[in-house]
Amino acid sequence: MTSSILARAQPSANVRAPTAIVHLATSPRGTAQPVSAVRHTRHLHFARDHSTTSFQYGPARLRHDRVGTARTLTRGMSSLDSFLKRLRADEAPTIDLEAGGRLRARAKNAPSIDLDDGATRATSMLGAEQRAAIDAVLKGKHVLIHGPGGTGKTYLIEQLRRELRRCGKKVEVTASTGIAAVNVKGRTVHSWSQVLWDKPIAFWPDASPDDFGPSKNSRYNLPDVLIIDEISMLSADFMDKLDKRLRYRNRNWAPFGGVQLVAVGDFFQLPPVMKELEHTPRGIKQNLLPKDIYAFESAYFAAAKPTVINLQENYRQGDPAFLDLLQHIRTNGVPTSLDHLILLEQLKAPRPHLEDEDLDHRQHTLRLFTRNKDADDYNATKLARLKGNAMRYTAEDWITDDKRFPFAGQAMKNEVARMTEDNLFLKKGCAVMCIQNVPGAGLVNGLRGFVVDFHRDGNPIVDFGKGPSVVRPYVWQCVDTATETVVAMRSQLPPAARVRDHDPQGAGAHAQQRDHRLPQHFLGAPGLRGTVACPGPEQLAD
Ligand SMILES: Nc1ncnc2c1ncn2[C@@H]1O[C@H](COP(=O)(O)OP(=O)(O)OP(=O)(O)O)[C@@H](O)[C@H]1O
Repeated sequence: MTSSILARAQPSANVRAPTAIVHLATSPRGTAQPVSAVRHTRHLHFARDHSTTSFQYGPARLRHDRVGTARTLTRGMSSLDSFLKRLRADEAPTIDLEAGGRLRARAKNAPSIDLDDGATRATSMLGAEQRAAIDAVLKGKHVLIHGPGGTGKTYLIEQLRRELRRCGKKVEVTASTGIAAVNVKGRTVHSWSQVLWDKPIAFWPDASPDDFGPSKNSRYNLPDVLIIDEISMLSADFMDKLDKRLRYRNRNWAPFGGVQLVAVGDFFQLPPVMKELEHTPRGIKQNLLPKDIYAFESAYFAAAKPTVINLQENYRQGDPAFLDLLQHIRTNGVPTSLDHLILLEQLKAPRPHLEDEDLDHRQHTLRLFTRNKDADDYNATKLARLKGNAMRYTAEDWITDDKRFPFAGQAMKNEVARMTEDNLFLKKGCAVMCIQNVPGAGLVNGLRGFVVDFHRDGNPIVDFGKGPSVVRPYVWQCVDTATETVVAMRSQLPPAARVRDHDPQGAGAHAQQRDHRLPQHFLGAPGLRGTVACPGPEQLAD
């Protein structure tokens, strides 16, 4: 993938592409060099050991490249400091090593590295519905928090985590997909519970203890409260398995083993990913869909009798007419009011295609692909057509070597590395999308802009519609929520040339979408890929 981008972006550059997550030479403090100016060599050799889901690194050799930059692998406690020092000086975090090696990394001016980032607003700022949700959870009830996009569900999770901890409760924050898990600073519910998609669990109570026995996963300590975000993407079958697993682990036959469940999401958004049809050996199509699909159809979910809190106040969208129209469409309604019809007429205005290169690219539609490769190829072609050198921004990773967290490498791979680029290539004029809220920097998930220039420190200057500003690397973290330990970190720029995974849900596909093709054997919309590296016409090469 990377080599094809390089070949297209810089056909004449003598560059060897990196493989996987390898630390390549970048200029000091995580900035970048023009691709053509750097002769890359692999500094480190490592192999991924899939059986143990950890990374095994070979000898880290310190090498110097033509621009005199030295890089070594940052792995383990001793090298964490050097990882963090490489971040910008004004964002240099302070590290507290507590007894037992517990680690808290906090930045002076980089809220992104603070475990409590974005949640410093007082809970008094909560809306009435949000407050009601928190009250219900604090009363110890199973709760389903349901509401359309923008009603503050993710925000509420952060507040809930803080309130529950303040009350001395052990909280586990999970989500149904990797990207959603990163958004709520948790982990996937599959990886936490070890209830995997296709692993059948024998029916309790006939199951053997081995089916539910102590997990090899050291993180599997039962919490008082289990929060699951994006609940709509979990199937009824999964919820039943989770319920059985928790009952057995806790030796408690109450729903979910007595663990308080807080399910958060919107059943009008993405449904569970399921195989719909299968061809039998005789070529006959058989319907594989079970009778019960959604989490709320699970027998055990129903048995838990969750209190349903419906959030309606929208914090993301202020236009009442537009909100009303969205609400109609969301519930399959037919828009009939004059306001709706006027709005719909406006939406019918022809949208320029990306190929219409005489148009300003800011007017272009966002293009979504179902496969990463298609997005990569499209990006590479478009990037190659822009004049000038590409700048390469290589992610810097740190993974703990603390033996208590053998899953750290896997968590990094599944959660953070999937949504960020190992190597992000940018040129002047290329369009980008911000894939992360960056508190304090005015950047929000889904914001689209274009690169207007590069700062002298190498970082891109991006216009997100409010004038040019320098975009600095952001630090994503994988956090062991049970012990509040940062187990892995990645530093990379928050704008991405490619939006990965399913996530128009939350990653703000605000623009109109086209070429939105779905594989037929899936329900719903899994695996959408977007590409945003399209050229501005003024930047096109001859
Ligand atoms: N009580 C509040 N006061 C001020 N801003 C809020 C409040 N609640 C949420 N917000 C802001 O509203 C925006 C949308 O919130 P959030 O992303 O949590 O919504 P969501 O329901 O999770 O959306 P989606 O379903 O699309 O993921 C965010 O910018 C968030 O900071």
